[in-house]
Amino acid sequence: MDFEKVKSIVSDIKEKQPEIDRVMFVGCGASMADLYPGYYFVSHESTKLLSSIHTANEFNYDTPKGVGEHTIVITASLGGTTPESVAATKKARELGTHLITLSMADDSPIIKETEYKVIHGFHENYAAKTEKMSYCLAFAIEIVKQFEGYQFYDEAVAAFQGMPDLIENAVKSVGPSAKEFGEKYKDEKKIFVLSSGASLGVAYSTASFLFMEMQWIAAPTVHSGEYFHGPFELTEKDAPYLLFMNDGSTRHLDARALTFLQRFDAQVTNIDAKDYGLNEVAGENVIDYFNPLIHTGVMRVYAEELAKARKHPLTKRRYMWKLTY
Ligand SMILES: N[C@@H]1[C@@H](O)[C@H](O)[C@@H](COP(=O)(O)O)O[C@@H]1O
Repeated sequence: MDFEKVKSIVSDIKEKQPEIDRVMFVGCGASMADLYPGYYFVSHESTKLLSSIHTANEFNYDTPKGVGEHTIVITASLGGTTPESVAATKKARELGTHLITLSMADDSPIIKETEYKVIHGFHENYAAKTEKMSYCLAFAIEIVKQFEGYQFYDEAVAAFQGMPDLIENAVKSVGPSAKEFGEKYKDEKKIFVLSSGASLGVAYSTASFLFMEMQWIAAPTVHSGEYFHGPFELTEKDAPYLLFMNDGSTRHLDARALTFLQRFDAQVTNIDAKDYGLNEVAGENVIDYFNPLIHTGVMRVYAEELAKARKHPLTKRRYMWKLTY
């Protein structure tokens, strides 16, 4: 990730408009989920900036009031062609916002509509699959730092530096447990996916894209804190769950859900950020925001093993790429 580019884009915006009052995150599907940690950062660390996240067509058809010259909008699209996200980018530009777009595809329709383009990696390795998310988080941190100050900025920058190696080392070690996951869950018709804090987006994206879209397995997303307020009634022996356990402020929420699941002998797989040494690269003041990166990297290997065990490639679709909708 090119942190200098992040800094210079945010400085450029600040020079043009020192009075920013909101930051909006807009995308579809996995790209929207990748924006979640950035949104979560601003909403938790800023005392001045309003922060919101939207699926692109909500932004298009029910545009929040007050979006304009005092707004920074970050849009994202991996392939750069998702029509709703392209339209949202165009709309954000027309509304006079300061517009940053993250995409893997230079020269794509979404990149043509934007003001500040950021091209990220994806296919190179597992760490690269978290680059879009990293950029978004880096922009969120830089925006808060430049517009109001962020006490733990250096700690956050140091954490970014350590993440790619941490992810690559983690994926090297997860093979056996990912295989076991694939074998155990291969005949399941549904899997409940839990997390909290900045990793809620990872739970959502695992459930909606890796499981529902790519494996055709029904997968409700449950916030660990919300689990006790309804969803826990479905907990029973051998019911399949996947938990992304955070290291940081919301660990208590995840641990409480895990204890209850174990009490009733549910089948739980726990992808725990602590098992991969997240705290060795991310200090205690910033660790909350880096959980999604390690969870995403590790989950990819789990998804690949599930796909192998089910003989259902992650690229298999019924409608996408086949029908007009
Ligand atoms: N079915 C796909 C999703 O898998 C993808 O997450 C979404 C966003 O794609 P992109 O990030 O390229 O905009 O588009 C489609 O709806």
